[in-house]
Amino acid sequence: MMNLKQLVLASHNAGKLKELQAMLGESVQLRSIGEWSNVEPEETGLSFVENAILKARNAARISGLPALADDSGLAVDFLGGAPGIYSARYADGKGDAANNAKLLDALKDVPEAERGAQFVCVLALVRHADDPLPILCEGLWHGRMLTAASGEHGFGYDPLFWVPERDCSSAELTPADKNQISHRARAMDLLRQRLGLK
Ligand SMILES: O=P(O)(O)OP(=O)(O)OP(=O)(O)OC[C@H]1O[C@@H](n2cnc3c(O)ncnc32)[C@H](O)[C@@H]1O
Ligand SMILES: [Mg+2]
Repeated sequence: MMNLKQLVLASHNAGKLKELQAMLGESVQLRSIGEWSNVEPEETGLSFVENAILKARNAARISGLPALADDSGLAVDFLGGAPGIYSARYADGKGDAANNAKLLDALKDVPEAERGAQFVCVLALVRHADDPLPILCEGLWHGRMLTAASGEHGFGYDPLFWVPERDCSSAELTPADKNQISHRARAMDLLRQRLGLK
C-alpha cells in the first residue's frame, strides 16, 4: 500500500485544493504540484479519465510522490455536453469570468426545461509515474443552468449552477455544504472507500 500521509495534488486550481483537502481531513496532507513546478501539462486527452491520468502521472514524475489528479467540468445538455473537458478553456483561457459570460450568452434564449446540466469530476490516483493501475473514481452532480450569476462562494461555474436539492446556486452554498453533495464529494467518497479510509 502506498504511503498516504502525503499526496501531491496534480492541480494548479486553488479551489480544488481547498475542497479536496477539506474532504480528506487531517490524516492526509495534500501538497500542491505548484511547490515543484508552475508548468501545467497540456490536457491532450479526449475524456476526463484520460486527462486525470495524464495530470496524475506528470505530478508523480515531477515530485516523486504518489499523486492525485482531479479532472472536472460542466456538461450542459443543450450544448451536447459542452464545454465538458474543455470547461477551463471554454473562453480560450481568459478565465472563470469570461467562461461564465460565454456560457450565459450561449444559453441566452434557452427555456427553463432545457437548461439541465451536470458537473463531472474524475479523480485519478497513481502510486508512481508509471503505475499500470491508477485508481479512478467518478462523481456527477445534476442541476440546471441559471440565467444570471448568483453567489460568492466556490469557484469556476458555481455562480451559474442551480442546485435543485438546495434551491440555490452552487456559489450560494456554504463550502461545507457544497463539499457534502458536489460531484467532487461523490468522487472523493468513492476514493476513500477504495483506499479503506472509511
Ligand atoms: O487542471 P487543473 O490544474 O487541475 O485546474 P483546472 O482549473 O484547469 O481544472 P480542469 O482542467 O479540471 O477544468 C475544470 C473546469 O471546470 C470548472 N469546475 C470544476 N469543478 C468545479 C466546481 O466544483 N465548481 C465550479 N466550477 C468547476 C473549473 O472552473 C474549470 O473551468
Ligand atoms: Mg486544467
